[in-house]
Amino acid sequence: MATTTHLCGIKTPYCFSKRAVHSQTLCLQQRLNFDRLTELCGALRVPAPSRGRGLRVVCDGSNNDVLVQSEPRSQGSEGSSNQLSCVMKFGGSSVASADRMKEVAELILSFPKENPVIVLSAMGKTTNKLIVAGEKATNCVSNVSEIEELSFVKELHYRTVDELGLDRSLIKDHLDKLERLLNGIAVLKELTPRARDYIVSFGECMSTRIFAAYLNKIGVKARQYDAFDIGFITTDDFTNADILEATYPAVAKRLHGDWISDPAIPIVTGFLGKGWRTCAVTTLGRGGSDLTATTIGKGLGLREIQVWKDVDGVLTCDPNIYPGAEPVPYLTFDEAAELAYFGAQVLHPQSMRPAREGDIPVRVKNSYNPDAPGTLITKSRDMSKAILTSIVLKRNVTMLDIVSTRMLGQFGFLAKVFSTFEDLGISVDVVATSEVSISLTLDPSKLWSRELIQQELDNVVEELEKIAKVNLLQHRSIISLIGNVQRSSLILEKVFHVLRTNGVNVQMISQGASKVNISLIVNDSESEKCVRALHSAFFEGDLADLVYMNGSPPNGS
Ligand SMILES: Nc1ncnc2c1ncn2[C@@H]1O[C@H](COP(=O)(O)OP(=O)(O)O)[C@@H](O)[C@H]1O
Ligand SMILES: N[C@@H](CC(=O)OP(=O)(O)O)C(=O)O
Repeated sequence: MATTTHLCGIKTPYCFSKRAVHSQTLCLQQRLNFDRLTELCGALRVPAPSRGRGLRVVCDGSNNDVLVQSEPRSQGSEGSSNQLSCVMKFGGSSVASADRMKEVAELILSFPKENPVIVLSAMGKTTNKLIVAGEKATNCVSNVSEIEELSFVKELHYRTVDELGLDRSLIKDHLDKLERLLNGIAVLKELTPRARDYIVSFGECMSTRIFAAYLNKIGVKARQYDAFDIGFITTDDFTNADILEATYPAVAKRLHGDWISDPAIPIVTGFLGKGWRTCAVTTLGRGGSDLTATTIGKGLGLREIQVWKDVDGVLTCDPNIYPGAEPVPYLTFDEAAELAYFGAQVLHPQSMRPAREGDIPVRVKNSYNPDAPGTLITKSRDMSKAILTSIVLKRNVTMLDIVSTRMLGQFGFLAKVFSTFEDLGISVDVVATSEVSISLTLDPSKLWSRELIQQELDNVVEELEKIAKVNLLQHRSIISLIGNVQRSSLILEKVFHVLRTNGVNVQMISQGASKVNISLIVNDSESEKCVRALHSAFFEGDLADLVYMNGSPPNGS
């Protein structure tokens, strides 16, 4: 007998089976309006099924209980048989070894009615190793074959190929070329961003070749694609390139065309593109395979984008800071984008843009625990009862306090300050202003090498000192509270209570225009403690009842 959860705050006579909703399957008695179902699932903090899955429920006439029962997938309930239906992206942790690749293959095959496009990252920590190998090559005195990271990458890939029963020739050319490239860098003693991107591209190029070959070996027709060869056109901002509009029709045409003429599961390299001027290989910023997946989803107008990770979805905070973080069942694109932008490693900062533009739902799932419902990200959700969704920490942020010397009016002052940042190509994250002063934080991702940091900061300060007194504060953290900013008074009341109790002084506070984010700036040294304290206050303490009033508490019924 399924347990039922009584809903509070929902005007309905229904009770709902939480376990049954998790199963997201069919039952053939009474149709429930999809929006109503979505609302009820929201109340239970479990993801609703996708529109079009025809989910039905049984009503118990005696007490109006509603029960959703399991039923096997029926023909045609998902993905039509002759169209590409969804994207499944698997991150480095999901394809870290031969065994993981086998499990991923099994996982894909457990959705026989789907015709997915598969996007893969490099195996495990390959990207990190390749970056270090490139850096070490610049200081290499003897042969690069002695670079430990290169040996690691070679050994990992050859071992994987062997364990999957594939031919080493599949990746030999890539590994030989990689070594020649590192030798070239050792001669030049310079690693340009362009060369760095080319080096790291070998990770995705090899993982996709191995995986496609494995699928073919087990009798599943698959075709490997390098993103830079199928229309992923980007800016030439090496290490952090942006996808250009021309990508969508080009990628759709190529993948769809090939699928129609000769159906085979497309296995596409994540993270990579081709610079539109240089025609060189570019990368989309760390974690950029998420963006590859959402770009393909939008380009092909697919039903759903799935990003498979090593966690049960987007969590209430970084599990490395607080292991008790809970999965967040629902997010809007705005919430997810804000969360990613402000540092939640789980999603690439730009990845929500194509999904939002194409209005394609994104599911964040755990490849190590596929039965967990994960997080469903959509255009809107019922925010009426939502308070706080997730807490995000961005460390090592630089903060500037800029006070006008009153040579300019307020209008001219703000304009001058922001044009200085534009001229120097520096992004600003969080801003708070008064009539004659501005406090702001600078985006650390734009300051990626140490020399550049100091030089750029010196330039900023020098420029701004022409019109203002400038105070530069380093080693700060941004704590972003993602949630319903319409309830900001309640959130702030609790936040300040928690921070005062913990003796933490907030140095700046800002409420985003997006209405989903309140940002606090604190010292780096206090930030993790703050996140833990806030997490326990919002998700485990008295307020948890309010935070969870949109549904049942995580472990209660
Ligand atoms: N709020 C959060 N929710 C979930 N995971 C988070 C969060 N913040 C940080 N993480 C970290 O992000 C990791 C998943 O992202 P990532 O490593 O990019 O996945 P993948 O490589 O599989 O695409 C998790 O293992 C977790 O440690
Ligand atoms: N391999 C790239 C791209 C990527 O998206 O990786 P992951 O999905 O493992 O975060 C990186 O490490 O940045």
